[in-house]
This record gives sequence, C-alpha cells and structure tokens, in this order.
Amino acid sequence: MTTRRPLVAGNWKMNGLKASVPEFRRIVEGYDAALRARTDLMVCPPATLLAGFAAAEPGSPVGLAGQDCHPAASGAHTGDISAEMLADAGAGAVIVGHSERRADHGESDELVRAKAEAARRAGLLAIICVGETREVREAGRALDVVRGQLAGSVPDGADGENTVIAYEPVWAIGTGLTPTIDEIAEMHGAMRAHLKERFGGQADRIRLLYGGSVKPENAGEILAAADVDGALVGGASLEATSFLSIARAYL
Ligand SMILES: O=C(CO)COP(=O)(O)O
Repeated sequence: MTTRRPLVAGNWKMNGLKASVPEFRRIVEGYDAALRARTDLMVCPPATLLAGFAAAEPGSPVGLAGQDCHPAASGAHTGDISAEMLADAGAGAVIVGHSERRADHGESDELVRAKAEAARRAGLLAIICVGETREVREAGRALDVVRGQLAGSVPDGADGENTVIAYEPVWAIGTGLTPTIDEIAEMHGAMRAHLKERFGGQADRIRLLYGGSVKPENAGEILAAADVDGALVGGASLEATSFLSIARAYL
C-alpha cells in the first residue's frame, strides 16, 4: 500500500501585509519536530509577501506557494505573474484553478491545465483545485462535475511529485458549511478512481486535499476520512494558532 505524506496548506487569499511576517514566523516556530515527522506544512501568501517570507525564514521547513500563475514564463501580460517568478521569489508550489479564480476571472479547465503545466515547467508543485457549486450538488451531479474538472484541468504526466489535487466544494468555502464525512470520502474515492483510470498506479501517490471551512474543531474528523491526504485551509490559516492546531490533528 502506498503511503502518502499528508500536506496541510494555508491559502491566505488576498490577506496579509508586511506586518504579517511575525505571524508567518509563529507558524514556522510551531512546526516542531513532532509535526514535521507527520505532515508537510505550507503557506500560500499573496505574491507580494513571498520573497519577504522566504527572506524572514531562510531554509524554513514550511513550504511557500503562490496562489495563481500565468501559463507563459514571461512577456506582455500586465499584472500577471509567472510560475518562474514565483519560484524565483521562493515558492515551491502554486495553487491553480481555485474556485475564486474560476468565478472571478472566468478561468476554464483548459486554462487551469495550462497553468498546471507552467508550474511543472518551473519546477513547482501544482495544487489543482476542483469542486462543485451548491446547485450542482443539489442536482446530484457533484461526482460527474468534479470528474469533468479533473479530466480537463489535470495535465498528462501528473504524478505524486508534481501534482496535488484539492477538492473544495464551492458552497463550503468561507461558509462554515462542510459536506458530511461520508460525502467527503465518497468524493475523494471517486477522484482517486478517476485518476487511476488515467494514471494507473501513479494515482496512489497523488495527494488529495479537502478544502472548505476546515477549522480546528472539524479537522480531526475530516483529515481521518478515507483518501483525504490533507487540507487546503482558508480563513483558519491566517492565525498561527488555529492553523497549527489543524495540522496537529495528525499527531
Ligand atoms: O478556499 C479555501 C482554501 O483554498 C477554503 O477557505 P475557508 O477555509 O476559509 O473556507
């Protein structure tokens, strides 16, 4: 049986200023030997803070990630940031296809796939997000829609080294609502089965994170669910205390 090392990643979204460096330091300090033995930990701050966080804690075992990247390495794309630039700033990973980007910027599966390919080109781990809306879940189409997003967004050649998938039901993000543990396990099982059809045994090495209202109070139950290999945490990752206490569910 394949053992997948868990990953707890904090997506800070559009939050954080230079004054957040001490909070990042508290996360690094709290990532003690016991936690390091059990789980990877990663912070995804706004791009403006990546280099500052990297400089504040050189060689830190807490990974850094961007929240988006452009498919191209450089060029005339005002306001965009490439995967190569994120890597240069100290990131080892990048989130692509978050539902807020799919909604706010009309990102398609095809574009998300191109971004995931750009991440690989730059040597970054791609954290590819998928997840259904409330309407889709109520219509009983969540599994089909997420399978479709995976088919469209995950590039050929995805493996456990270059790809993490985050299942984030849109209706659970920032709402305090979560699917039941059975629903999470059902979705993660379906995602694993879908990836196996396409990538064979390699699918057993791809980590599947759950995201959407993960808090210290529900982390233990969610992270113990079948085929859940970690969490992508939003609001609760902004404070070291709550973020670390979610990761401590692995102790
Ligand atoms: O979107 C999320 C992480 O990417 C989840 O956000 P919340 O944890 O705030 O619900």
